[in-house]
Amino acid sequence: MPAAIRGLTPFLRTLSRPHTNPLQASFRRQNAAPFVNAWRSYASFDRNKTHVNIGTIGHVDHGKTTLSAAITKRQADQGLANFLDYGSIDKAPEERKRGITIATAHIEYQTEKRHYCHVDCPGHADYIKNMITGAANMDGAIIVVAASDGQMPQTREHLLLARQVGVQKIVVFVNKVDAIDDPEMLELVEMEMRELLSTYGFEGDETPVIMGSALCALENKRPEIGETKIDELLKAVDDWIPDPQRDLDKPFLMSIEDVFSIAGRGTVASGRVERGTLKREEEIEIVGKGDESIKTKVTDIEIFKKSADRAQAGDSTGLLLRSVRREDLRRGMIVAKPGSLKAHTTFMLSLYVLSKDEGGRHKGFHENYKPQMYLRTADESVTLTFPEDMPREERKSKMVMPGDNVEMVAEIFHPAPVEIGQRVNIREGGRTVATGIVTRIIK
Ligand SMILES: Nc1nc2c(ncn2[C@@H]2O[C@H](COP(=O)(O)OP(=O)(O)OP(=O)(O)O)[C@@H](O)[C@H]2O)c(=O)[nH]1
Ligand SMILES: [Mg+2]
Repeated sequence: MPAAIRGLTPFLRTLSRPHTNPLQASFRRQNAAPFVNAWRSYASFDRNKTHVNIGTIGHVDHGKTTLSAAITKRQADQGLANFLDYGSIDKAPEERKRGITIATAHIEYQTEKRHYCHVDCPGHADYIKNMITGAANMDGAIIVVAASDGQMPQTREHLLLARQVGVQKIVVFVNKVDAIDDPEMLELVEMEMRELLSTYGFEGDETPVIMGSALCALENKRPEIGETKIDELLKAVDDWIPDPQRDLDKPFLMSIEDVFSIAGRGTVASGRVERGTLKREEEIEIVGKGDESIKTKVTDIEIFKKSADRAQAGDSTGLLLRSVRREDLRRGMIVAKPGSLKAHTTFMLSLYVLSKDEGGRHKGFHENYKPQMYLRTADESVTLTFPEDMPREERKSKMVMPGDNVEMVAEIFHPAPVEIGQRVNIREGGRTVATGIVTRIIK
């Protein structure tokens, strides 16, 4: 546990900017424009294949972007993608100048079996935040490791972070095989990768490891290590990364990340659907932060830059809402099936309090501590106390220290939809002080 938490430090640090959750903020920047453009194109989103979110992670310069381009090339040959060359993935001027990925790029392609949204992540240590944003939505990942270097610091860090944000399955692509003459070297890289996967809780022995050259595939050279290996890789991705289990049958729920208006059409709320399914023209209820709820209809839905007839768990989507003013909506409100949400004020949390080295507090705190709590996309003032069964004397004197694991009762002023198993972040004065999980609802 401590090692895992230590590895999370860069991530947790990024959380400590006031009033922004980096995952959401950067998601927002990247995604607002496509929503607006979507309704201009009037294309419709086709859902006849299972949709899976994946992407490339791994150390800087190991070949993630080259591999991403090579995949689109190979799939384009079969009519399953539009070919994106290297320069249209790393397209920002600074990316081109420095020859590294900075922002994540979203790439769409298909196999015979599935439809993929692929996020090409940056490997450079300075852009870990963007990597986490990308990985947070992945159902599985391809970790790219250059045979010429073997595993490097961000190979390890990315694996750990992927684990922390909930990625369950990994496929390994050992790249730059064209530059290696010694087969023993390749065996060693594979063995070390399997060990590393096991260290971070992935199934190291069973994980598919494909060895090839993304550059050869991209440049139509040596097909036995080029395009053949891209086919093998995608086969492994199709087979090893399971169909994501989405909560499609539960009542619809989306926490609003951003709100904007589209001239002539109305107000759009965007976010990632947590569960359930929503059809166009369906009734919904918008519940938020103690305000009265708004009942309305969804008049249009946008996914992957196209208009869609439904949104479902796992989709990043924009919902066009009937007769709702932009000012009526705020980030943190929840769009849900009418009557499906129960709001609560008091619940038990199992907390990990960050140490000083992890960017947390330097000193401990007592009962009745009042920081901010981040729930889904909302933030609320919270009062933390010890569980009632703790003797009075002990409650008074007990101090929670940085680095502790502790059970505490959280009480918020405005009732909010809270559920067992939900993750929360606790922050104070612009820094993350604790992370936790809801273990019991009290009131
Ligand atoms: N020899 C060889 N070079 C490769 C191969 N794949 C990629 N490269 C080269 O490695 C360098 C880095 O490739 P990128 O695809 O930009 O690496 P990256 O992992 O996306 O890098 P960041 O996104 O900045 O972390 C480029 O010069 C590529 O041409 C390969 O299979 N063989
Ligand atoms: Mg790259």
